[in-house]
Amino acid sequence: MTCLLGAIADDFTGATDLAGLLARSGARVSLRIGVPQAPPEDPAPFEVIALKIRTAPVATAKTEAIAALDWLHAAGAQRFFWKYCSTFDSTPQGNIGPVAETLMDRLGARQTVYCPAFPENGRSVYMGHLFVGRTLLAESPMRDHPLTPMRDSNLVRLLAPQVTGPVGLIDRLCVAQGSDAVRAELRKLAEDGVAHVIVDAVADADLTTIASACGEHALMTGGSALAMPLPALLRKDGMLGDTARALPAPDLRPETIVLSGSCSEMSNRQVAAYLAQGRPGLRLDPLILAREGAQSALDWLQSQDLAQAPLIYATSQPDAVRAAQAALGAAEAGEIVEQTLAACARMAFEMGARRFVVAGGETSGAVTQALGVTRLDIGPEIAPGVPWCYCDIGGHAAALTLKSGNFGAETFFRDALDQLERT
Ligand SMILES: Nc1ncnc2c1ncn2[C@@H]1O[C@H](COP(=O)(O)OP(=O)(O)O)[C@@H](O)[C@H]1O
Ligand SMILES: O=C(O)[C@@H](O)C(=O)COP(=O)(O)O
Repeated sequence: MTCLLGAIADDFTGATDLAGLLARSGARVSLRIGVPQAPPEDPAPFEVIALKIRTAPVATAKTEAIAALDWLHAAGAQRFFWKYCSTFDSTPQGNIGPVAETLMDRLGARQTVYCPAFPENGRSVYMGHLFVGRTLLAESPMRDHPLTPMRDSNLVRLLAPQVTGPVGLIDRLCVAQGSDAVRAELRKLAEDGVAHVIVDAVADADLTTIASACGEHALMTGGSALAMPLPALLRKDGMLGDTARALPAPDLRPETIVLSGSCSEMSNRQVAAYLAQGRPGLRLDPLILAREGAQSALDWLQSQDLAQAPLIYATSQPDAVRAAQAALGAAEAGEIVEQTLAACARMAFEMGARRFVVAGGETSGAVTQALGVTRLDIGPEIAPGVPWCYCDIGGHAAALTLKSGNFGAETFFRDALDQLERT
């Protein structure tokens, strides 16, 4: 089988989100952690490479994205997808725009679209403005994100400083007219030299319209939901068979660890709900970690019964995050927490944990890397955009779920454990 679509995700939760939505089609989806060392062998029709480049220096992000593109090309992909966050998480420098431009250069692509909409999770784009539910992005809790605070909701304005050349907009009025209208507008913009086009979408049907209109584009960029219509479109074109997907759940021991480094409003609620059930929990304080190191957290973990699925979390309210950042710097505070949670994951594995529930994109990157995971198979979805993933850790079957900070119901941690019991 050759690869039909090669996708590059800027973080690990985003990658499992994308892989999970593609897997809904029944097609085989393979998720690689980082660019594989070995050349492609028996590629899946949908290959997703997870990178940890959302907040990396621009040059690093570009280099890693190009390496991923080259691997996907070697796997046979002719079409590519650059996946970033449905809340357009980025800094004024990037990395959404710079990576898109680099990939376009490599592919000789004249134009690409940008659409982070994910209607099922309440993200919609209207007149170029990104909404989280009924709230504009910059008025949502994303304005307090520890690493990528989003203080503008206008995607044209957000993308403009990240790319060279003008940024265009195809608004909902055009999208509502169907894919021919969108295709015609894209052509018109291309003739005017507009290479970067934000496209509105408020419902899944809009995403199908956009994906159909971009059939000739070598590169599409967006949130996971924009890729969701692609398997059906490829099937319609006779390029993808009716592959039945039967992925048996591994037989896993009950030992579980729950790790949360996300400070989103939803993760705060999920942590509170889990603790309210009487589950054992340890709160990490970055200021204490900076002074004293991670040993006391590891000692606490060592004393736990992993069958009780204990929780270790740095999840905090915006005031506490600001205080830690003021004392340590935002990057340093984040790094200390990520490395501590990664060390806890490693120790939990050594204590017998084979089920890992992780909240937070950067956090998931650090934990997955610490566990030495290189490939994930996609299992059942716990919540929209959050599947269980199966993998091998040091020769042992294991299950991991990597939850985007904002995703999942308040009961997510419990939902995840229940879901695994049912499979
Ligand atoms: N109490 C805290 N103070 C400062 N930074 C924190 C704290 N807790 C977690 N962090 C950092 O905040 C970042 C959260 O990002 P991430 O894991 O991607 O979550 P999300 O999915 O919500 O974006 C991580 O780098 C994490 O280490
Ligand atoms: O698109 C999304 O919202 C997610 O797939 C995603 O990228 C989540 O990132 P984090 O919130 O940093 O986990």
